[in-house]
Amino acid sequence: MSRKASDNVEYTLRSLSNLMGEKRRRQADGSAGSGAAAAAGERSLIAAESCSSLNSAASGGELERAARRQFQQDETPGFVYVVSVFSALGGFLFGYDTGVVSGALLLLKRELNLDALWQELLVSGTVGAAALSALAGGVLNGLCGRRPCILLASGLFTAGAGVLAAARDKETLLAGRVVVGLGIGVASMTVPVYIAEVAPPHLRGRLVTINTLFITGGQFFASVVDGIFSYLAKDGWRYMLGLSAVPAVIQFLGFLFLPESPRWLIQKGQTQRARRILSQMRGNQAIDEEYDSIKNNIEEEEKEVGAAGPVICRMLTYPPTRRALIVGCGLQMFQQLSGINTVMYYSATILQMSGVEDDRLAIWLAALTAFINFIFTLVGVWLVERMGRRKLTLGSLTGTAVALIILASGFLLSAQVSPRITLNPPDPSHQNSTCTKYSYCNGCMLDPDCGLCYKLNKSSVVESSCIPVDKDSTMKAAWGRCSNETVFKKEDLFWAYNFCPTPYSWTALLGLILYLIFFAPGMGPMPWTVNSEIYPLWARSTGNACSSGVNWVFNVLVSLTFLHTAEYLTYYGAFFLYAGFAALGLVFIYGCLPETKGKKLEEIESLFENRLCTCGMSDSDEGRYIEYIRVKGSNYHLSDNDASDVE
Ligand SMILES: O[C@H]1[C@H](O)[C@@H](O)[C@H](O)[C@@H](O)[C@H]1O
Repeated sequence: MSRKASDNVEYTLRSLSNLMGEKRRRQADGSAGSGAAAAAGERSLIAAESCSSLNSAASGGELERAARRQFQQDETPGFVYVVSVFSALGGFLFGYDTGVVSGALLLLKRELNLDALWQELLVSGTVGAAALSALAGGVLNGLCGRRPCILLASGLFTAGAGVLAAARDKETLLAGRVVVGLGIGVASMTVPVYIAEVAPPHLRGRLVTINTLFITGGQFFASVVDGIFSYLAKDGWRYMLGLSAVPAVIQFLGFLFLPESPRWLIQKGQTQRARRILSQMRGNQAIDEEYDSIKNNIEEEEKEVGAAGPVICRMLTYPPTRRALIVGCGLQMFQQLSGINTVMYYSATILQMSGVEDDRLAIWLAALTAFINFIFTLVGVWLVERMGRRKLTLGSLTGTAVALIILASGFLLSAQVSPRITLNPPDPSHQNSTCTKYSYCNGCMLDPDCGLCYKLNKSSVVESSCIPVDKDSTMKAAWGRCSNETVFKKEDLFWAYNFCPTPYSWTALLGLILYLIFFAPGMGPMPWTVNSEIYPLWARSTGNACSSGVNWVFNVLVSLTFLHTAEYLTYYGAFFLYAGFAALGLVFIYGCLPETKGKKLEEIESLFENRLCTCGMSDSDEGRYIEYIRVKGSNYHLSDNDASDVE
């Protein structure tokens, strides 16, 4: 142990599971014949450690608690928070740029005459570019470091915002959206890794989760901006799309002065710089131990895995990293397969089903949905270091699955009482439309070309007809009684596009709210947080690139297939399907996700030493207890990886 020597008394915190891990390794190294002796040795060691723990608890409990408090206060200088917040601006831009487009499209499609294909291109162009650049970001991160990647992402965000705000035609808009997407992809894989690498272990989960808080904050802010600028019929979209340049420039300027990740620097042999940055991040804590542990780990890894061949091949042939990759990608896949982005995207429809007639009100209520997502991500930030990643993810996904079942039941009940279509007025232009073939509102609502025009008698639907929707605005019919908004509202007529008036809408609304309450604290942030910590340093960039790529690919898949899924399976079928995926996700997470709370990044690899479906049970926090051992040194100091400290 190379910690600076000093003469006062120091206590070291050591987890029993670490000691056992060390001994297990030693045991495995020894011959089979010495197994019994080793086991006996281990039993006596455990007993001795338990006793020493009890003794120290009895004699110095208060002292140790004070030491721990003092340690944790000392350990976290404000600089770590500043660095984390500046990086998390990348998350904010990710949320803002993916969220703002729905409101901008409402205005754009009128001003630039965009057809459905172009609208689709402007949305998916960004997400597709994000998927590609997340994958490429792995190589960049490994070669150039985290800081240049964050600078690159904020540069791309700024350039994209400029192009979008100044665009004169749809082609330029698409180019701007692709540039922004490239920024999102790089930011989404780099920021969590960077924060995890600069954070002290006891705060790592919380600080990385702040990045997801910023994502949902960006989505909320985007929905408010959409609401405000939707009143500005001309050029409102320029402000919506261009505003993201402000946080992007702030992040760029900030990162000109912020440091590189010390772990990446050590890996590249820039040890002096790494030490300097590490001591800036750790305040008055001695950093020798952390520094040595990172350095030893890198050397050990190189010995164990070798340094030849592409990282992804080495990851796939080395069982612990292969398992970590499956867990990381699986988490990201199940996050998207639980349907978060369709639930968010269709929240306005769900709210309209619940009787919100006014379009502007629906826009503002959609902002409320984004706000619930944001606030409950904050609950996640609070819970992650209390409950740990595993319990939080399992609890969150269970609630999400139940909420999806309630949401689907709301749509099912509504479909069962779907109003009959009673009128079939002839099309004045004599064009054949599919809308006349539906006998119930349910079929009419699932056809993207049609909407229901009806009157209400008390609460029952009367005089209903299924009519083609206006090509420029889904707020009115293409012809007939519901084709002029101001006129039909005066005549007590209603127009329902994408939904049916139903007495069971409250069930869907309840499902929506419960969904966000459960999803946001766990399934929203944990896939990002866990991925930032489960890979060893040599595999971290590549692991995060792959898992972020999986997140974006499934994001596109789920959003692009939602309408078709709803057409074939109906809305309730689609949400039951997502509930099924969530249930599968639960089994996967229960079996495969180990607890990483409080562990050093360098220790986490050992959690994946067991067979994949047993990783979830290995070395979790349950049954693990903390022990203080008296060692030489200066202050009360936490240390957990060097047996030479023990007196
Ligand atoms: O973690 C985030 C968050 O939950 C967002 O709300 C969602 O839009 C993203 O797809 C997801 O990756």
